[in-house]
Amino acid sequence: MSQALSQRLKIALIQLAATADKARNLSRVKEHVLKAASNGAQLVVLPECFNSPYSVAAFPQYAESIPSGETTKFLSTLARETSIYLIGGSIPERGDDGKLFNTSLSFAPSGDLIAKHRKVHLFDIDIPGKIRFKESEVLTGGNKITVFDIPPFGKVGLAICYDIRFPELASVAARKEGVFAMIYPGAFNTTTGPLHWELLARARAVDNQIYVLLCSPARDMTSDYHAYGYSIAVDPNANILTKAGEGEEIVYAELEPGFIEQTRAGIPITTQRRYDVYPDISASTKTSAV
Ligand SMILES: NC(=O)CCC(=O)C(=O)O
Repeated sequence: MSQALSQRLKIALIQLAATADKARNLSRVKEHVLKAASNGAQLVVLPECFNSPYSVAAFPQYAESIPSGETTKFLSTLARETSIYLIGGSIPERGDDGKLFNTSLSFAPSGDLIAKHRKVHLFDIDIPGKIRFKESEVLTGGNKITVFDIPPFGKVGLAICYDIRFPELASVAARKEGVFAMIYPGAFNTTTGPLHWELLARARAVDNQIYVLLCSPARDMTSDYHAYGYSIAVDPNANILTKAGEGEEIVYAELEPGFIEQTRAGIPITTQRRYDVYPDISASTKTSAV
């Protein structure tokens, strides 16, 4: 199913320099979101783990309950005060059963919580001499594909960082739900970032002929985890609309009505699929917003 983006949408990606000081992080988020909204952004994206360090040791320390925790309330109020869609990066979540998750919350301009995504694919890698990271030492993976409506623009899909390496999530969201964009708060690093960050953004865009937004923390070489930076927005033809550098900044882009249809009319892969040769995974996969 395909769905036109019904109006031009101005987005902002906030490449925040997240620190170990949660109060400072939240106050910087507020400053940046107010600025982005005053510059006309209608949808603002924060990075993965914007209110804590990105580290296995930090997850239990910073974890909050949802929706009763401080950050949920903070994001809801900020979305309402600025009248924007706020895609709240991710935070460590302590679930009712005590399990920890890497969770992204999205809010409508009314302040209502409209989506909750728990990172499905945990970032467990070991590249000798470069980087070892095992989210699964403390986190549990989510179990759903997240899609939600942002009227009057249409539907978007949301996943977190390492989830981008698994193309099925984006394909199901695009084919089954007709999302016009996939949004990935993410914190790649200085080893895998140069290899795959931009490539994956452009790959998911060209696979599905949709917009793709990736929002990273700023790089901080004094912290244990060296986030890559280079937050990026890509159009359905895999052209780069905007790209940050390594430091703290806000970048903006406009998503255009009709560009998805135009792209698909020119290169009609959406109507040329051969489900007699391979299965349509989107047919049997469930999606939800919360
Ligand atoms: N935070 C993450 O999931 C990092 C993913 C990453 O760096 C990758 O290479 O994939």
